[in-house]
Amino acid sequence: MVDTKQLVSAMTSIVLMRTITNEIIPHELIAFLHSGIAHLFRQFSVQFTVVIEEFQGMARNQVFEAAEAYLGTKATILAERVKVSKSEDHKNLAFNIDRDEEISDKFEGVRVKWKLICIQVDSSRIRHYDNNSSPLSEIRSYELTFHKKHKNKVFNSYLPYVMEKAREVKQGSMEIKIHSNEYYSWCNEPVKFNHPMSFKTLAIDEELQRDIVNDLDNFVKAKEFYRKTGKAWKRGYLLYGPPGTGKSSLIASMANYLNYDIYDLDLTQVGDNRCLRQLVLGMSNRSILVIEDIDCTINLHNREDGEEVVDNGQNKVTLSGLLNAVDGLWSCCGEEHIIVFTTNHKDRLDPALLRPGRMDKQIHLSYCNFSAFKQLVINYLDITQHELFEKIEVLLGQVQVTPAEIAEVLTKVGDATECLQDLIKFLEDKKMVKEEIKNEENVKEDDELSIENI
Ligand SMILES: Nc1ncnc2c1ncn2[C@@H]1O[C@H](COP(=O)(O)OP(=O)(O)OP(=O)(O)O)[C@@H](O)[C@H]1O
Ligand SMILES: [Mg+2]
Repeated sequence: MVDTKQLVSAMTSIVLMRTITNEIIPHELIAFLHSGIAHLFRQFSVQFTVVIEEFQGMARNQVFEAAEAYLGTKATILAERVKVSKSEDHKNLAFNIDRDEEISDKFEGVRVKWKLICIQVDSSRIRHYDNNSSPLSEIRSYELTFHKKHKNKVFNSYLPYVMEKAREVKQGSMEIKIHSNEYYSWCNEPVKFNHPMSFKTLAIDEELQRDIVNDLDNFVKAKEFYRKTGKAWKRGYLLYGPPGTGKSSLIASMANYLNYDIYDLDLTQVGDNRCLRQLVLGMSNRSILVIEDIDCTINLHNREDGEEVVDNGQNKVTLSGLLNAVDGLWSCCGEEHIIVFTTNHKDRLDPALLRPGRMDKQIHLSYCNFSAFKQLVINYLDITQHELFEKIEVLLGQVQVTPAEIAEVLTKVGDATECLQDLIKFLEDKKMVKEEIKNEENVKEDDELSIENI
């Protein structure tokens, strides 16, 4: 057995040898020998490693950011140690692997390993800053290691897949913001969009809803299609219908479904066409530009003669300026833009605005039918069946009532039966008024006929 004295003396000799070697052999030679040995090992190794550094010059490396977001989704399941954080702009907690932690991933039969490397540095010597503008004290990078024979697959399929997944993660995790405009720019402080309306609570005809959701799904997935066909990746919707039928509610549902920011454009506040162009250019990707009540906010007729018609004495936005915003050349600068116009009077709009290709989809939101009514009852009364439904279904076929009107009746205090009885009374009153108006009209018509016949 080796006693402690012998061990201490052996260790002292090793340390002494290293010190002497370091002093006698120049640093450069040691570094050369190290890299030579490492090179020799690499020759025999079947592994290949990709280094993904956090910064590329001064800019953050997008592949690093994507890896971070992607690995965040795997970290809680695969890593033994995770870091957790949350910023104000994010809805949920964000997880990430910790330094030197390794996690494995599998893609189409290929096994890969990720490792986060952090190197401490003197923060006065590097010029990278974190989100709070504090100098960073470490340089981070990911190492992605896999078998050499999978190089092509990793570069051509796996890394693009990681980028795409990260995009989806980021898109779903950000808080939605609503932006409003001043003269020519969006207000600096967008407001957190807290509208609770979603396609689960929106009361519109079931089939119409399915159609809209499909349309949105196809739009989001169609990047390649738009690229191939040479079209800008944007889609225009015109929502029209009487007040209180859910046009604004549908916009909120769309934003919540896609997790897109809303840019709520008040045309009466826009200085002129140039300002409008600047506003459209100032929108971020994956966002919805909303122009509500397009027929009232500004008079947009007379495109040919003299272009613009002044609405409030100051407004200089013309119809052609607006059309350019919708599909002119510079409207293509962003990606994944949805443009929504709303109106209560589609017939008052200039046909140029409705030309095919301009508004890709026109959605008519109409009075409440039985399918929409059932959704409202789930929202407000938490029931799916009731003996009074039959009577209400018949009445809904006879009178025009908006979801907003029904929502108001169902919000009153009382149990489900009382609310539905109130609603029946409300619908019957409406029906009576309608019949009275019709009778009056008939009498008037008869009077006019009899005058004509005299
Ligand atoms: N389809 C709907 N589903 C659920 N709730 C609705 C629906 N339509 C209206 N409501 C209720 O009525 C309120 C007003 O509706 P909303 O603002 O969406 O109507 P609108 O069509 O935009 O009206 P306007 O033409 O006056 O702008 C909503 O806040 C919501 O409570
Ligand atoms: Mg509205």
